[in-house]
This record gives sequence, structure tokens and C-alpha cells, in this order.
Amino acid sequence: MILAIDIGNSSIAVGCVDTENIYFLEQLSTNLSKTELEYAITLKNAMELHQISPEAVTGGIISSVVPQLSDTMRRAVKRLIPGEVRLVGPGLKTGLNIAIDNPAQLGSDMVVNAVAAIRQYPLPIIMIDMGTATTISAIDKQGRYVGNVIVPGVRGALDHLAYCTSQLPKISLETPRHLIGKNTTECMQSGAVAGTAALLDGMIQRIEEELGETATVIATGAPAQAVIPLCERPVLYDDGLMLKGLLCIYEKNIRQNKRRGKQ
Ligand SMILES: Nc1ncnc2c1ncn2[C@@H]1O[C@H](COP(=O)(O)OP(=O)(O)O)[C@@H](O)[C@H]1O
Ligand SMILES: CC(C)(COP(=O)(O)O)[C@@H](O)C(=O)NCCC(=O)O
Ligand SMILES: [K+]
Repeated sequence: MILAIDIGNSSIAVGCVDTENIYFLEQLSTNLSKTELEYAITLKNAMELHQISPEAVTGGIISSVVPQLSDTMRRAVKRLIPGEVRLVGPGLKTGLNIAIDNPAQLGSDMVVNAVAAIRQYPLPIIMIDMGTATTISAIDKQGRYVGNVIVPGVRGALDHLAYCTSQLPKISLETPRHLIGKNTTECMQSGAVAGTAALLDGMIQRIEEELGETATVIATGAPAQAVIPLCERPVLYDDGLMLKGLLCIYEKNIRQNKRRGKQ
């Protein structure tokens, strides 16, 4: 079993996983001022709550799109578990063929999710990740990661709208009952949730035209649960992509090092 951590701009997903099971998956809030000790204590508590003892964990792997936190988290994990702790990035083999201007620039969350998606779903793939940003990644029929689209995330866009206006409230992200809203909250929910579904449908169609093929469409990230039921195009929801991708990358690197006799 390994400890897998995905540091996003709003939240940190933490889970324990092996090839058979996902033992738990929890979210912490991303907090740049938390220290190594504070993260170590939080991780320890999360594992304890799920009755997982640190000795049962053979290693750890971290994906981070918040570089300021990467090392703090790595040190926190090292204090907690006995095994190796890897960070997705230069020096770690992912097996993903990244066909973009500068592969090192691609957010490691997209790398990890793409690794899992390619193993599990028919190519080509359009992969949507809804977080602070909504990203739409394209993977061609050869399994090459050919690029993505970055759109402001639904939650942040809504919060910004409330912040910039006198009369628009902060609202929760729920699937609207009507497209044509009858009150301010319904109108905003329709714009945010149904509007994002329409954006996704439109972008999927245009990306497929650019790929020249029909793709498998997969979505991950909490806001997707409210949005994708309103997409006209069938979209598979898979909230396990990140854990599966991290486990796969971890194993790839441990196996390789074992073969080289490093451990
Ligand atoms: N269950 C949920 N339903 C709707 N929105 C959610 C849910 N969980 C988290 N969010 C919101 O979605 C936004 C982005 O999600 P998150 O996974 O935290 O992003 P990131 O991957 O960038 O850290 C956050 O602002 C969060 O408040
Ligand atoms: C696009 C992102 C901000 C998405 O992050 P998230 O919403 O998961 O917090 C992140 O993947 C990132 O910072 N990427 C680096 C730039 C790039 O991928 O081109
Ligand atoms: K996330």
C-alpha cells in the first residue's frame, strides 16, 4: 500500500491505495502557511481515522501544481512513513509521451490523470479535470498527450462574480432545475453549471474535429458531478484517476530502480 498525494491549488487529495483497493481518499485544504509538522500531523490523523498504520505503507508519491508546497509535503510524508517518497516531475519516469512545446511545463496533475486514463479507456481520449481551473486534455489515438485547454474553474468564476457585483450572492454549485432561471440563484446556477456543460459539449466537439476522431470523454474533480449530467455528450466520471495514476507511476519507478539494483 502506498500513500498518494495530489496538491492542487484549492485542495490536497490524500489517499492510500494498492493494486487491489483504494483504502481511503480525503481532501485537505491547500494552505501555503502550514508547516511540515502541521501537514505530518494532518496526514497521520487521516491515516489513523482509516485504521492504517504507517508501517503498512511501503512508500509515498506526490503530484503538486503548487511548487511552494512540494518540498514541505515531501518532508512531512518522510516523517510519517518508512519507505521512499517520490515527487512527479523531472527524474521520475511516467511513460507518458507528451507532445507539447515544453513537456516540463505540463501540470503534473494532468500527467498523472493521463497515465491512468490511457491504461483504462479506449483511445483517443478527451479528459476533463475540474478544479481551480477546468482543464480539457487531448490524448490522440497513439496515446500521445497532444495538448490541453485551460478555462477558469466554475467555483472561482462564480466567486469572482459575487465579489465584483453588489447584488449577486455567493451560491453553491448545484445542478439547476431549469435552464431559464426564475430568480437570481437559479439564474447564476444555470449560467455556471449548465453554461459549463455547454462549454464542455462545444469544446469536445471542436477538439474531436481537430483530432479527426471521436474520443472517449472522461471527467474528474468534484464540480464535474454537478456539471456532466447536463452535458449532451456522454461523459464518464472517474474520481479515482489521480490515485490510479500515482500508483502506476510509483510502481513503474520502484520496479525500474529494483532492476537497476538500487534498492
Ligand atoms: N463536492 C463539491 N461540489 C462542488 N464544488 C466543490 C466540491 N468539492 C470542492 N469543490 C470546489 O471546487 C473547487 C475546485 O476543486 P478542487 O478539487 O479543490 O481544486 P484543485 O484541484 O484546484 O485543488 C474548489 O474551490 C472547491 O471549493
Ligand atoms: C492548470 C492548473 C492550474 C490546474 O490546477 P488545479 O486546478 O488542479 O489546481 C495546473 O495544472 C498548472 O498549474 N499547470 C501548469 C501549467 C500548464 O499545465 O500548462
Ligand atoms: K484536486
